[in-house]
Amino acid sequence: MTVIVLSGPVGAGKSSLTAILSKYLGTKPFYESVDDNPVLPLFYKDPLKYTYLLQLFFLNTRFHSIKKALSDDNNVLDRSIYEDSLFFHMNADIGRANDLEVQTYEELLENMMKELERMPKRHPDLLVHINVSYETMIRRIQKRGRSYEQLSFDPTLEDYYKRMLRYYEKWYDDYDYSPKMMIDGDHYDFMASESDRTEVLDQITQKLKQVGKLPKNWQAGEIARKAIEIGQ
Ligand SMILES: Nc1ncnc2c1ncn2[C@@H]1O[C@H](COP(=O)(O)OP(=O)(O)OP(=O)(O)O)[C@@H](O)[C@H]1O
Repeated sequence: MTVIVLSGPVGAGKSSLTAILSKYLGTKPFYESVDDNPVLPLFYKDPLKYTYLLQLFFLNTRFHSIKKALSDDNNVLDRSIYEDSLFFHMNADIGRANDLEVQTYEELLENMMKELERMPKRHPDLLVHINVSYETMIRRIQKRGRSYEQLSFDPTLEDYYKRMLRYYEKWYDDYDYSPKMMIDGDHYDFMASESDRTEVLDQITQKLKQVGKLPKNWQAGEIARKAIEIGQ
């Protein structure tokens, strides 16, 4: 059983790469709840009021999917639980959560992580991080077009997104729950370009081989070729 998690800031392309990679490897994709998330639009409208609720919502849904993924078959998850704390602390640092909320969140997360220790598999086998610059991030956010994520909706989002990129740099450096690798999301457009897609999938396959986690029986056959041709 091989569990891969994707990581990266808003708009990095995690969901797209999850779709492509899971098709390529013939494994199951797990997506976080975004477009059907009832709290997300409320949060962007009034972050001060909804930060805590949103973070609890994400933590809860993530916990559900992780429990499934870690006891199931081969899987690819489009975001790791380890990033939830990044989002929470980033928002707390700009005054959107009080000390008691921070403490309660920390305790809840610790409790959940202890539960996960009991799973057949405790951590993912590989973290694939998509690194993007601010310019790429904004371009993709615009292209995707969720209204509440646009700078035109709230100009202070520029600072928020730039801060997020800084937090992610440290977060990735510190991450040590599993082997990890970084994809250059500025250089490779795995959504639009077939050759970029081939290159990125090749990099991931090499890394999986290196850590001895390429799913058993997988070979670069017809299914894998189709995933490259079609994309997500
Ligand atoms: N704890 C959290 N975990 C995930 N997303 C969060 C969290 N807190 C806030 N968000 C918000 O949820 C939304 C979804 O995140 P994101 O855009 O990274 O997901 P995605 O659509 O899967 O991304 P990608 O473009 O990389 O596929 C963003 O607007 C983000 O700001």
